Amino acid sequence: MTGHDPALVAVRDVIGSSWRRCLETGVDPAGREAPMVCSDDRLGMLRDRAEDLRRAAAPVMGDARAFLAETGTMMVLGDPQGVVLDVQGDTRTRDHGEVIRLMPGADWTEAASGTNAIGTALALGAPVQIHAVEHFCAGIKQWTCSAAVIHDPVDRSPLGVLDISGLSGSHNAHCLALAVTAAGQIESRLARRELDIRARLIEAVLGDSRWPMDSIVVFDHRGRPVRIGDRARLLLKDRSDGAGNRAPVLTDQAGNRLPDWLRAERVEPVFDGVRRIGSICVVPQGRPHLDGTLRKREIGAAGGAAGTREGGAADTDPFAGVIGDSPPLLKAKATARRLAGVDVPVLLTGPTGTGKEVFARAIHGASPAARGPFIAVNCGALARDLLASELFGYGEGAFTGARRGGMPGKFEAADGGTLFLDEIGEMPLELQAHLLRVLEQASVVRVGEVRERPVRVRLVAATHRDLAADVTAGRFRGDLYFRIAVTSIDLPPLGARGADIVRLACHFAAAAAHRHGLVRRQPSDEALDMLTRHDWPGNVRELRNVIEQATILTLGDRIDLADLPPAIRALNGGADARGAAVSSSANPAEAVCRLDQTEAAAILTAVTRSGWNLTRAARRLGIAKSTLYEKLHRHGIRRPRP
Ligand SMILES: Nc1ncnc2c1ncn2[C@@H]1O[C@H](COP(=O)(O)OP(=O)(O)OP(=O)(O)O)[C@@H](O)[C@H]1O
Repeated sequence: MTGHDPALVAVRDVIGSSWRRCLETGVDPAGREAPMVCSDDRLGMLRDRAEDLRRAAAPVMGDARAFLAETGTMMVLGDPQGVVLDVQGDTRTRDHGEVIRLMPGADWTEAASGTNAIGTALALGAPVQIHAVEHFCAGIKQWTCSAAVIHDPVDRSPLGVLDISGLSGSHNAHCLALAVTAAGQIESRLARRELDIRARLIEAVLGDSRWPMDSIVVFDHRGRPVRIGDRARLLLKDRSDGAGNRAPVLTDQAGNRLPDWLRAERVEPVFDGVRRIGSICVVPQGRPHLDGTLRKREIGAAGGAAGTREGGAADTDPFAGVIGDSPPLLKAKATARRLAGVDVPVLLTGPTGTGKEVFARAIHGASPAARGPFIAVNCGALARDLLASELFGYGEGAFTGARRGGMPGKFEAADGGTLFLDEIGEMPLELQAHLLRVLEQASVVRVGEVRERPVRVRLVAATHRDLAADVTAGRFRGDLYFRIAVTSIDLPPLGARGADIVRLACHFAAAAAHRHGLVRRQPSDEALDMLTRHDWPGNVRELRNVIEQATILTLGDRIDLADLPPAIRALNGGADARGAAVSSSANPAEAVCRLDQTEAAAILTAVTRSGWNLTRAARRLGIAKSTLYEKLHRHGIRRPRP
């Protein structure tokens, strides 16, 4: 069989079309090896450019070492242009590979080296195995190769290619499956890293008050828009070049096509340490054509600058603090945004700690009542009588000990804003009747009075109970249920939110460091992996607590597996937790490390409790103030910013 005469042989379609492409591009069928296209400098440059890819691939390629040695195969990582960046495998196999230049710096595109797994997988954008004589060039027909393309987790563009090659006799039928699995593992590692970087980018942007959220476009480290403020969106919509409301990709090459407001001088890089994690562009004031909605908003925002924050009138996206992009959370956010603008009660359902109050606040912030107060009441926390007067207030002489002149309740306090009734399922039946009346008549009657006081209150309620079942069982009034539950939003448990666990963990790590004045420490890949596998019965609250505790206790520059509570590490088949228990007594280095952590926690508690009065904190700890200074420095504990 020869590669250069496709008409004479019966080959798989995929091979036939590849051979045709080779013939069209004039590949020499007698070729013996791939061309080397890189000097050392150029290879270094290509490797730098593919730094993220190589970093994600290295552990995966390392893990495959035993399989490769056993099967006499080698693993090859190529860039999206088919140039080999790295190889893994035993010396003998790699020596064989060098004969055909299956080595760093060689070009394995179809156009350069004929039909082969690397070039053909890139041409097809799909995994492929090329067996022996299916190769186009004579010199490679002793080999069998399997390759899969590695895609960018965000836009699925090809980032590279993972190939497993061996002399045909040794090549194993499982190689294609392994190539696909390894490429998938590299993609997952890239996805996790991408999420981590994006979380840090958004965190950096949100934490910087110089940037008006309405007027910015945030680009990721590859120049892709991550977040577009409303004003910027309007401007994009306004463009006549049909770009719609999508922000352009910010690349050097795209320079000429970028709109005026996106010129280089308007783009500010965002760094995390020394690494550039993205860019931000502030849309110039007054430039875009504004429609009525935006004008109204701007006027509101200007008025709000002098007003109080308590009203929750935010000039940022009220949902920005609701972290998570998983499909169920996005769905909940979309419904919440829609309902925020309509004056109807909203019922938030979901297990404890899923963010019902976070959503309630965001709904308030995005509602026309945003400038009014947000008042929260937990209906499960108060006895029946207290709850009645707490909610509806009481008149003078309503009961023994009642205040002169009476007291307004939370309904009156929330007038013009939002009342958040948490655990509404715990509300006694007779109070439910009272609540329904207030909702229907938009007026409240204080306990012990007959006078009606008009109130304009937006009600957001929450429960972890199955209210429909409670209605059936007679524990909850059907009329109230139908009044509040038609517009309900179900918040998924954390375990159903996939990659949100990573986003939330990074967010909480940054927030905890900020709150305690500590150096920012992000969870390591291993820690994130473990967090992702935990089932989180306490949902987001539990995750927040775990990360906050780890942030305070860790001494390294990352939150590592060892910093996570044993209950979470126990997930790792129990081995990790058992290891931790054993090592705490058996491994002196680790024991010292834990002692250190305990000391850091004690110091942090003392300085926090003494309101950062170091003389008092030192006294509390029974150490000299100079020793306290030294220890604060050593543990990297800094006073929180006000
Ligand atoms: N999507 C989210 N993004 C950021 N923080 C969140 C999110 N969801 C929850 N949290 C945080 O988790 C903690 C618990 O959230 P929240 O109190 O809103 O939950 P809940 O469902 O109202 O709980 P419960 O039913 O016990 O009252 C809070 O610290 C909150 O800030």
